[in-house]
Amino acid sequence: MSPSRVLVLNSGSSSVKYQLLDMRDGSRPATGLVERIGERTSRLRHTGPAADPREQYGPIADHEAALKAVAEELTADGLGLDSPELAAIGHRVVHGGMSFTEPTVIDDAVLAEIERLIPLAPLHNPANLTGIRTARALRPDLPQVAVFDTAFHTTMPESAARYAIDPAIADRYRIRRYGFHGTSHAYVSRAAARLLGRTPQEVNVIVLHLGNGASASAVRGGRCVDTSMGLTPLEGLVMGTRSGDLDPAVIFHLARVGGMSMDEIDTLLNKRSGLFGLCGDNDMREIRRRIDEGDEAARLAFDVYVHRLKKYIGAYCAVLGRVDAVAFTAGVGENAAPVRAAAMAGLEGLGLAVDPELNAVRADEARLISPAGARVAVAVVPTDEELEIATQTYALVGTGSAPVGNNS
Ligand SMILES: Nc1ncnc2c1ncn2[C@@H]1O[C@H](COP(=O)(O)OP(=O)(O)O)[C@@H](O)[C@H]1O
Ligand SMILES: CC(=O)OP(=O)(O)O
Ligand SMILES: [Mg+2]
Repeated sequence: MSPSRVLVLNSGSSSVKYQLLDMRDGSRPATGLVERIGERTSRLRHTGPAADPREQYGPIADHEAALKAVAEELTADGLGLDSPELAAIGHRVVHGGMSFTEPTVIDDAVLAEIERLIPLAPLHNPANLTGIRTARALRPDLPQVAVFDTAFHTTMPESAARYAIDPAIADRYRIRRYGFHGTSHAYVSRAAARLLGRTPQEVNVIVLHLGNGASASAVRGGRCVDTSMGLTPLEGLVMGTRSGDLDPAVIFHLARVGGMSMDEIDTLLNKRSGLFGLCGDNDMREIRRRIDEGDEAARLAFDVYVHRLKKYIGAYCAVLGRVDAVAFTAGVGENAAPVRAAAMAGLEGLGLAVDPELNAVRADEARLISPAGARVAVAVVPTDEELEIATQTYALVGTGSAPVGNNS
């Protein structure tokens, strides 16, 4: 039988998530996560065929070391990269610019283009490249596929993708709104349509991907028409550590009056802002716990987060004209019922409401949380970026006919 397994690598700025998926039977023989790469307190958690996960603590210096540790864990379970059952490796690549609108088999030219895009995603693309290079060195003969966060958003009309600046300057520096988390927005918008018993072409969906990074998208008939992230993943919603939207003059002010360097401002807005900047915590669980204890800073952080979210929901109702579903997804969207309730509060005029009992249900499946008979369906739809990446990767190489990139 031809090989049927795909290893998916999702390298973030300080983490690597991985899953081994069998595309023939839908099983996931191994899944895992390396966190806090580059710190002394790194952690690797691997779940293989054995019931209990294995954990490893101690410093993992960089992404290369993390991927080698992942390869060793897989090998220990007899699922190593040398396995003949492996059909391909699928990589999440965050920034594909306008060059990549589809999943792409990686060769040297593709690698060079991902590298050229580093200035547009300095936290993410270098980690993605390390993942690709390390995997190629371990299995040079295996097809590797890049699945881009930006790809789903390349259908945005110019009116949504353009910033209102001189087009000559914008084009020279490739400045436009690209959008991210596209794999998740695509998967969740389709799953929301399925939940309604309709095809993606028949429905208009607002997807709210609320993880550590967070973004909203407006999807009309299966195609993205607007999204909240822009040139980089900094624009839009309030996130775990990113500010999201602010007046660009804040940056001039911090530089001119505050005497801060560009690098300092970059770090402030990307790593020390958002929920963390407002209250010192970026985890919604901790923020809810503090609110329950009467903590004012945590309350303010929550309120700012929800206010921004509401503004985007209202904006995307206007962009779409008719909305069939609003889908909450990712860590916060799937788990934080208070965020969903607060984001929908007072939006009855837009046909949006949440049933408190349905909202309180905890489940792993896609489910409706709007009251029976509501004009717009409100849903919780678990995302599965790894499955989507594996599916796209396998579709491209699973027949064995796709060219393997030249390896140098
Ligand atoms: N049970 C929960 N209740 C509230 N928030 C949660 C819960 N579980 C996870 N989260 C939130 O989800 C975030 C992580 O989301 P996730 O989608 O895994 O992010 P990423 O992929 O960006 O790392 C956490 O930082 C936390 O804020
Ligand atoms: C693009 C982006 O924000 O990704 P993440 O949520 O994984 O940080
Ligand atoms: Mg994520």
